[in-house]
Amino acid sequence: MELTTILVAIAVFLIVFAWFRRPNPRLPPCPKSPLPVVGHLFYMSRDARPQFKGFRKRCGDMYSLYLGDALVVVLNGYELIKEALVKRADVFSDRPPFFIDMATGIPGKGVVFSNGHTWKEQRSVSLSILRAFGMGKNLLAERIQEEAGFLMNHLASHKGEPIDTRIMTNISTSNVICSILIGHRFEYHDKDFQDLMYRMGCLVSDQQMVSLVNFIPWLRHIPGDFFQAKRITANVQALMQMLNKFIVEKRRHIEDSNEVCNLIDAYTIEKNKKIQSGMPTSLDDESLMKIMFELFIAGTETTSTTIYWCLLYMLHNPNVQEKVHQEIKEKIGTNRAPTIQDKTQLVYLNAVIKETQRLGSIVPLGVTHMCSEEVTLRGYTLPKGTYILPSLDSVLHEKATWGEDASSFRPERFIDGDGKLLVPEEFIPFGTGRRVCLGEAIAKMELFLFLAHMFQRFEFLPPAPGEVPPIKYEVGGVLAPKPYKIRIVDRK
Ligand code: HEM
Repeated sequence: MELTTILVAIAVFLIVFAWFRRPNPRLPPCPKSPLPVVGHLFYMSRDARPQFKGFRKRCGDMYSLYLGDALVVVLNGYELIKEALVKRADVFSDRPPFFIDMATGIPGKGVVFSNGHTWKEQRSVSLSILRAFGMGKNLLAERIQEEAGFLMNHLASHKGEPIDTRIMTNISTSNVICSILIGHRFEYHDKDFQDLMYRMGCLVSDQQMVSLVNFIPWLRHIPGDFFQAKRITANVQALMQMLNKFIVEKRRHIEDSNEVCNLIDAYTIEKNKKIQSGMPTSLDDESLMKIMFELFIAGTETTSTTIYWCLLYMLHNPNVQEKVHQEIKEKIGTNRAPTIQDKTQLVYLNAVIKETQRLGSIVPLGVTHMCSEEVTLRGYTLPKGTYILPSLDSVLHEKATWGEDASSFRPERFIDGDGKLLVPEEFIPFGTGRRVCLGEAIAKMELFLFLAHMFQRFEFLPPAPGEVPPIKYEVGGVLAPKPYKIRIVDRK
């Protein structure tokens, strides 16, 4: 081809591109002009957090980005997020396609990535099963309590040597989910369990790279594995196989027993009931496997990372740590372990947990939503299929809500003048609207019980006197502190 023909072709392409991507007053503004094919992709830094704050300053609460072909609208501030996810939940509650969902081989099943009727049915069945476990005898609290006991022994065994607690709390939160799903916990050195933990860890840390493939699917075909798409697929497949093995083993068990003691039993019973009644249903074994996979992924790292943040904040605020310990000593004493019934009494600990979740903001951009049809929001017209990023960060760190010291750790902001817990509606670390976190109740129970046990028994100190690890984070599936070490001293 002649050079002139190539130049003309490029010029025509650029003119057509500029025409289609000219500023559209019906859409929220873009912070910069998008490039052909890649859109704003090359403008995005690895840690988009500070960048997104800058975009908000420049464009206001609502702005558009093009990631490849995908139109992504970022929503900032509580009122706007509420307007979309709560008041217009009928249009803003779908999910777009996610690479990790494709990698399971059964996309669109389960809860996190499904839409429409399937999502409604799967979510409501899962939620009612989890609720039933948290009622009466309270299977959930019992299992968390038991796991907290194991964690305490494990932490004590290090005898005050500087250690990184992350893997230990990860094992504990993962074991809680295992107990709920399959009815038993694993020993720390169990080979299957270690494999499960390793693969899950890889999946979480690989999310940052693969997130671009969510918006620009063809990136996964680039030779090599720059975006970790192949590694993710291999880990997802291995995890799904393990979960399927558990289901097959448990199904044999459920045939000779009516006792419902795990999610597999409860889901299978519900599925059989629906099939026998002749009602059309989306409940099937693939969806069960998918839900188990999702609860593992969504339920382990999130809670464990919050504990990791809390300990780091305690190193920076030793007076807060002492106040929490004194409250526990006063209200419960040190002769018995804290229980879930103690929760309402420990106001200061509850405030510390909330402040950790607010400032830590471990899911800063929420989980992506998608418009199920064309919709008008604040005068802009968002086409069907627009990706929506609700910036939880923008709400949890908003000075107008939390005060000028919004970037400081101050649990007292969650306590009113009468010493009662005060939770403003802007406290939304679990999201808001129809897609609000399914595991919120479990996470709250875990955070309370694990931390109450920890602060009752131990004092947490920097690895060496005066060497407090800095508050720095790394970006992955969740926003976590950079690895740090801590000394855990038994108060006994
Ligand atoms: C501190 C811990 C946790 C935090 C901060 C957290 C946060 C979130 C957020 C922000 C969302 C997205 C909401 C949206 O799409 O608007 C979400 C969804 C979800 N979370 Fe959590 N989560 C936590 C723990 C858990 C646990 C323990 C489980 C399960 C046992 C869980 C299961 C889920 C599921 C299944 C969804 C998807 C709900 C749906 O699409 O309908 N999460 N979570």
